[in-house]
Amino acid sequence: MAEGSERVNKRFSGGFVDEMRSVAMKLHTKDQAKEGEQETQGKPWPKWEPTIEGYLKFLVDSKLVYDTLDNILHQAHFPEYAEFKNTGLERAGKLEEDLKWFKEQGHLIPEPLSPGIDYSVYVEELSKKDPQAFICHFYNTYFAHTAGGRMIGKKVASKILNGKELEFYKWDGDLSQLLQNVREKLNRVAENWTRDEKNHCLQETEKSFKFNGDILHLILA
Ligand code: HEM
Repeated sequence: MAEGSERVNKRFSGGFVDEMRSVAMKLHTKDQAKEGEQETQGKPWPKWEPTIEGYLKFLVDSKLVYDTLDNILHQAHFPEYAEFKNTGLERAGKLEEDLKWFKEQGHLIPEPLSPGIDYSVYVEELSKKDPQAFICHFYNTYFAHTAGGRMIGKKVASKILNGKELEFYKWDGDLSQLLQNVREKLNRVAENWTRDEKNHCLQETEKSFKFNGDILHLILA
């Protein structure tokens, strides 16, 4: 119990990120997370029955989205994006290694599908005109993967990969420190936002959930 609450407390930052997290947690279903408030529709996630084919679709679409996010941060249409380059949370390179491994095992790597393509097109467009909304997607996509994403990865690995831990779930360095550094940057960037801009950022969370949820559901395809 003490260990659990210590872990949860580490996810608080004392700034705007706490608001982002709180909105995100409420959008979880009750079976996904203790703080979730939504009713479960369809199968509760612990009962998911993944397939390798579906999981590969999920990994390919995730790679497309992480590549897109990285490109946006490097192009830095808005100066604040540059803050989030090379945070150590990047996932595209790790996913490339995993997909190479699957190929070596004789699996066919699929082309990206509409969940990943649609999300990439959406964030790319958004990033050029709406930094607050874009940063909401940056936060949710990267942080979700370190929380529920990791739990799902473990479950899938034990069900269909003989427990093999993919590179997607490994970070170079101490993950909680990497996350804390990014929280501090997010808090600093948001200090320059008006209350309306902050609310606008928070309102985008639902879209991030919808897009990321569609990509997660590929695991079952
Ligand atoms: C089956 C799907 C999902 C499950 C089982 C799940 C589970 C969880 C759990 C258990 C936590 C709390 C971790 C902790 O505080 O220790 C969490 C945090 C979080 N989740 Fe999810 N989640 C899912 C989907 C999503 C989606 C689709 C998004 C949006 C993109 C999302 C965004 C987040 C965020 C932003 C956090 C906070 C992370 C942090 O505080 O560092 N989750 N999730």
